[in-house]
Amino acid sequence: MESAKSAQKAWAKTPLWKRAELLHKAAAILKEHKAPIAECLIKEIAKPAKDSVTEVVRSGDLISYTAEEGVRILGEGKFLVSDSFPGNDRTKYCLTSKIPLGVVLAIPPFNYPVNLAVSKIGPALIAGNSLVLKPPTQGAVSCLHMVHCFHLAGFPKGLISCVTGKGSEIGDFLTMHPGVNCISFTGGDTGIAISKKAGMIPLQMELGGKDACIVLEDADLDLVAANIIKGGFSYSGQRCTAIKVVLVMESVADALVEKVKARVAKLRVGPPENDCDITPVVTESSANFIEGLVMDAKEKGATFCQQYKREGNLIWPLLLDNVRPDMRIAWEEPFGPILPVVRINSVEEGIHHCNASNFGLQGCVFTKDINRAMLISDAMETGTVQINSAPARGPDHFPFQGLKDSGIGSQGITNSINMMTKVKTTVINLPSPSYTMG
Ligand SMILES: NC(=O)C1=CN([C@@H]2O[C@H](COP(=O)(O)OP(=O)(O)OC[C@H]3O[C@@H](n4cnc5c(N)ncnc54)[C@H](OP(=O)(O)O)[C@@H]3O)[C@@H](O)[C@H]2O)C=CC1
Ligand SMILES: O=C(O)[C@H](O)COP(=O)(O)O
Repeated sequence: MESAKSAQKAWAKTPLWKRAELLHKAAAILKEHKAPIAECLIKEIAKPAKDSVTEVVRSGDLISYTAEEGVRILGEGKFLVSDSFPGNDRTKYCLTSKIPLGVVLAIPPFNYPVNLAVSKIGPALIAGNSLVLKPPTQGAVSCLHMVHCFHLAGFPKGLISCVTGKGSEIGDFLTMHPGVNCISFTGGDTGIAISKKAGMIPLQMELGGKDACIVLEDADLDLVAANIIKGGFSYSGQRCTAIKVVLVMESVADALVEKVKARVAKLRVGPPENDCDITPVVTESSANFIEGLVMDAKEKGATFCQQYKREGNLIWPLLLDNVRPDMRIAWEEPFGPILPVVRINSVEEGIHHCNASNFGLQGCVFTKDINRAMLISDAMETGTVQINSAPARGPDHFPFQGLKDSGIGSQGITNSINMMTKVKTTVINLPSPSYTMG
């Protein structure tokens, strides 16, 4: 923390273009090393091979975009004159600029250890902050290699530190440390606890979700089925933005379930090295939790579209039809390859289910009627609504935010840069009013 603090003081005096230059360098080095870092992701978090490479490449692009966006956003300030407010002459010139916060503590989750780390590191650095990264325990080795790329690029010593250790053991020390000036966290309910313990510092929290997919009668069901597979089952459902409940109009439910079933049957289940679609979930306790949700749904009478199958941490994809509100799976986030289908009789019923959740991350609606889609989007209490596509955080420059228990603040490159700065103003007071003449 001490070296982060002193390194930051010098870094804040480094010209913006130089900060951007180093970020571009780090991005290039990261991309050059995509193969070994992806290899770590495969081994540490069982992410399918192709997705692991994509995560690293996407992260390099994110860093470069942050450098470009940062020089523009931070290169501009504001100039205000006093006579725009009633009762004032033009005797005051107000200059505003964005200045760094100090030391940013970044805590990403296991599912995108590299990408969700750089989405915090890039904005923090371009804005003149130093950074302490607490990587997820599963994903820590990938993060160490990623941070090494920043060091190879030539960032000053002490500016970026990576502190490994279990969150349950070192988390409080870091999040309650008086030297921390901002926390950017992505993960589960832990974020709610952190926000209660942290001091009076800016917080960026991206937490869990129960993203609903509302399907209307006029939807293109092949498009919906393809998006349900991509949205519900990619990385075995271990994405905050995964579709976690399908709310489909009864009149098209049979047809949709048949189409999704046919596609589930084609998913390849197995090791990440073979680039299988469904790979083992991250821990045994996650697999046990998922199984608990499945057993609860079984006892309460959900229709199993496939047989439930588990070998260790590997759980076969499962679509549960006729899920009712009394089942845990209707509300809880499995973070696994299990997808519930709730049949609805009106759009209002679907919106009500979506809004009754304590989460409000993203949602999606499928219909050919754009006017209806807009009304539904406005009624859904979520940070983002996707029309005719599955929820997604990317592209990484889009704003990304959750309502209710899904978070505080907004991410995305531009919003993160702004969030990791504060406004400083200098007011020039003139002895008499002065108006610039043309
Ligand atoms: N909204 C979003 O953008 C996203 C949300 N998520 C959500 O995250 C959850 C799954 O991710 P998961 O990694 O298991 O989430 P966790 O909340 O368990 O962990 C997230 C990070 O917090 C750390 N941590 C754990 N305990 C503490 C503590 N007391 N103080 C400080 N840090 C701590 C973890 O470290 P360690 O690994 O050592 O425990 C990890 O680095 C899901 O609920 C998912 O929806 C996931 C991705 C994106
Ligand atoms: O943590 C997550 O699940 C990610 O933020 C999701 O990112 P994606 O929607 O771009 O895959």
